Formats: sequence, structure tokens, C-alpha cells
Amino acid sequence: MLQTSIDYSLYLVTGRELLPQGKDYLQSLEESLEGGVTVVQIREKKAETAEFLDIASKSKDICARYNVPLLINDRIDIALAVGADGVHIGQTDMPVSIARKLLPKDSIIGVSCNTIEELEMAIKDGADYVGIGAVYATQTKDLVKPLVGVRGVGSMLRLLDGTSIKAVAIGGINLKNVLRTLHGTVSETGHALDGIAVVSAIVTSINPRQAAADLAEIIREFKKGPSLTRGLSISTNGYTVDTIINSITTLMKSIRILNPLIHQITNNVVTTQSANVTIALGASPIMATTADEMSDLAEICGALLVNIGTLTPPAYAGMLKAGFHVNALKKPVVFDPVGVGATEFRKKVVKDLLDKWQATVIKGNAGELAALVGSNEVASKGVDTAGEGFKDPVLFVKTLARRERCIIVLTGKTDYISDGHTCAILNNGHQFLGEITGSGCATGSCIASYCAVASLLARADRKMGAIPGQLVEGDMFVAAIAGLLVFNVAAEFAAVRGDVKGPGTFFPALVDELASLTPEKVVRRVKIQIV
Ligand SMILES: Cc1ncc(COP(=O)(O)OP(=O)(O)O)c(N)n1
Ligand SMILES: Cc1nc(C(=O)O)sc1CCOP(=O)(O)O
Repeated sequence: MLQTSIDYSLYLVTGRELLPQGKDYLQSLEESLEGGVTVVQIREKKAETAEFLDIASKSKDICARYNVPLLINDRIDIALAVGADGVHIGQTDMPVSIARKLLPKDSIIGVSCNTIEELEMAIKDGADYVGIGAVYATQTKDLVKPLVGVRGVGSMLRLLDGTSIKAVAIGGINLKNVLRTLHGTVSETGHALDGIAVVSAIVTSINPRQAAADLAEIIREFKKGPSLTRGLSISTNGYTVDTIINSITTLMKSIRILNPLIHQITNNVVTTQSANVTIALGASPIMATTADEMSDLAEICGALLVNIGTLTPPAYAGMLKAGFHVNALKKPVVFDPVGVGATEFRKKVVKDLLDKWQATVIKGNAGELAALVGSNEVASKGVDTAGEGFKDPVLFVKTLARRERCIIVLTGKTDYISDGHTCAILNNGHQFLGEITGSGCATGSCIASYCAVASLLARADRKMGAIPGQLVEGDMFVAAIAGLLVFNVAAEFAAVRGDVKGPGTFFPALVDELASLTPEKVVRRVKIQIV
């Protein structure tokens, strides 16, 4: 089999000990191949040599019928004996150079990598592909190394730019997280995984044909998606101020018709305010935090907002679960890492959340976003930014959007929103917004509300930007702009009302203005620039 013709999309690592009771191993393997497995690795950790040989030989015959390459885990002798297409070797197994000498020319050699250093070595040693993991926790194997995490895989994939080395991710990948894994592991440079390696997601199934087919379909759709180097843009012709305003008008009209449910796990300073803002927009809030109800809420909500402002252990547990379930249902997740720079605990929590699920939009002020990326260009003071902002905010948001594979919203006197390709610069708002608590948090509610509408519209009419292989359907860039713009324009109207005497009377007026805001009023005041 030619190395270049190998399709790594759905890579099955066998695990006979995990088969459902009564399921025959060879039958399960054949059904997996029928379902769409594209590479098979025989992994036998307990079998004696004779048994391993027998299993490998029979597996080889089946794979040959499906023209699927067969690799052997660790054992070069077994690979040679059965004429396998290659081997997969770990960090403590035989070195690549020796395996290469022992195996026939053109054999495939894959190497396990858990760190950048291991990957650099595998590149130097001439591996044909790498298995990066473990991405998530797994029941299949006792892990001795730390989890790589989705974002960790993305930073490793960058190193493969300009090489012909293929990459699969392994460890805890299943039907619920496969799309999120593919999406979140794309590097800042647009380097994506070539495939996903699984054991239990197929082997434990009573119907491995269906399990493989379901995974294969998601991988296929993802690979058909838009050019990854374009960030998350769904507009193929580029955005203009006019197209953005038209889309915002549609979102503003639709929200009052669709009345989406916005699940918000937010902080206890702003819960009531955020709920009232959500209602004023035409959406419906539910402010639930208990982990046990997250799966049910994911089914019924239009979008999720996660705000870590006053984090408690139960809310943290709820956030972990909520994002996972919402991702699995391809709905938007808006993340507000409030005060992430303030404590080491918050930094750890934010990293953990972003490794467990994929944010659709991350919103923060300069201090928060600087802390998120570990930059000391901008300092924070509690939940606020201290001093000047970024020297080049446009470049910052574009780069961060690519790295985090989401829309980035950088708030401040001027707001910057980017999908990694385009940046919108907004100059609406009023100084009173900085004089009340929770205006940033309420902006998160607005963004989540319009993300929900954009996603619902896309699902209802696939012509409106829905692409099945995308983690979230609909134009989240425009939805994020809508959330900011509506809130900030309403603030401008509220601030000049005769009944507003200062920040205290401003907030109720703001809610009134939001409730009566029309697209025409927004169009009249919008100050937006696209770069
Ligand atoms: C595709 C793929 N990636 C990683 C591994 C792990 O291999 P290894 O490090 O040799 O560990 P064991 O499989 O021997 O437990 C793999 N098998 N396949
Ligand atoms: C065989 C293996 N290697 C891993 C690594 O991290 O190198 S994780 C793993 C097990 C993957 O099984 P499942 O898909 O059931 O989680």
C-alpha cells in the first residue's frame, strides 16, 4: 500500500478485552471496516506470541479485503511475520531507526507523542505518522503521562507544518466529542488532524458498523468544511458593513419571534441584571448551575453562557458538564473568563474549561484576554484592565481567534471582534456602562442570545451559512457583533434620557431601551469599521 494513499481518517486500535459479551472479535472487526474504519492497529497487551500471531494474521486477511492498512502495536516480529503494512511504536519501544532497518521498504511507522519534545524527536527520526495523546481521560488504558488536551494537540500540530507526517489524536475520543476534537485541535496556522484513533468508541459497541459509520460521517463532513486557514469565517465573499448590518437586522427581528432559551451560568453579582437584559432583547433566560441538570438543559437551550465571575465548586462542575453537552449538540457556547488574571485558581479553571469544551465566542477586556494567553502586555486589576490596552488590538484578536478556534470579542472603549480572518471595530457605547457593575456580563448575555438566534436560523435554513461539518452552525461573527452593538446602542439612547440622572437611574433606562430598540435605531447610530 502506497504511504501517500493512506487515509488516516478513522483509525481503529483493537481492544479484544472490551468487546461486548458474546461479540466475536473478527466479526466486530469486519463490521467496523464495513462502517468506514480506514486504518487498523492490532493492539494485544496480554496475548502470548502465538495468539498475537494468529489474531494478527486473521485480521490482516479481513483488512486486505477492505483494502485497509493493518499496523501492529509494538511488535516488529509480528508485523514481519504477517506481512503487516507497518507498526505503531511507543516512546519506550524500539527506536524508529532500528524498526525502519528491520521492516520492508515503505512500511508505515507511527510513533506515540505526548509532548512537543517527543514530537520533535519523531519528526527527526522520520516517523510516517504520529499518534498524539491522550487528549482526554480514557478507561481503556492506565495513563502515565499528563493529558495533552485539545489545545495542546493544536500547538503540537503546528510543528508538522511543511512536513508530510500525518497525525491522529487518541484517548477518550467518542461520538459526542469527535467534532469538537477535530475543530479545537486545528493549529493557529490551520494545520488539522488527519484522523482520529479510537478503541472503545467502536470496540465496545454491539453494532460497530454503526459506531464506525457515525464517526466516519462526522470526520468526512469536517474535512469537507471551509479552508481552515480562513479562521471561522463563513462568508466566502468577505464581510462589508452593509452585509453585517443586514444580518444584524435579521437577527434583531428574529429574536422576538424565536424567543430562544439562553442558559446562563453566571456570577451572583449580576444574575438578575443579566436575566432582565436577556428578556428585554426578546430571549428567555434560565440561570441554572447544578451539574445534574446540564444534559437536559443542553437539549432545550439555544445557547450557553459561562461566566466565571464568582466561581464556586458546584458551579464549576456545572460549567464542565454544560459546555460538553452543548458542544455535542452543536450549539453555541459563549465564555466570559471574568477576572482570569486575578488568581492562579481562575487561570487553572479557564484552562481546564477550554480543554474540556470548545467556546464559540470568548469575550473579555484587555486584561482578561492578556491573562488568558499569558501575555504581560496588558495588566489587570481584579476584573478590570489596568493601564493601556494592546498596541495592536486587531492583530491580537485575529491571532487569538485562530489559536482558540473561536470568535474573540475584546471589549473596551472601542470593541474589537474577530473570527481570525476579519476584524470588526465598534465605537458605540457610553461612559455610564463603565460606572455600573455587570455591564460586561450583560454583554455576554446579549452575545449568547444572538448566537442562539443565528444558530437556530442556520439550522432552519441551511442556506444561511450552515455547514454540517462545523461545530456550530450559523454566523457567530455577526452574532457576536450584534450582541455588542445592540447593548451599546441601547446604552447611548438610555444615557441621554431626561429621567437618567447618573449610573443609578441609567441601568433601568438601559433595560427599557433594549426592550424598545429597533433595527432602524441601531442602523442610525452604528459606528463600525471592518478591517
Ligand atoms: C494511534 C496510536 N497512538 C498512540 C498509541 C499508544 O501507543 P504506545 O505509546 O505504544 O502505548 P500502548 O499502545 O503500547 O499502550 C497507540 N497504540 N496508537
Ligand atoms: C491505546 C491508547 N494510547 C493512548 C495514548 O495516550 O497514547 S490512549 C489509548 C487508549 C485509547 O482508547 P479509547 O479510544 O477507548 O479512549
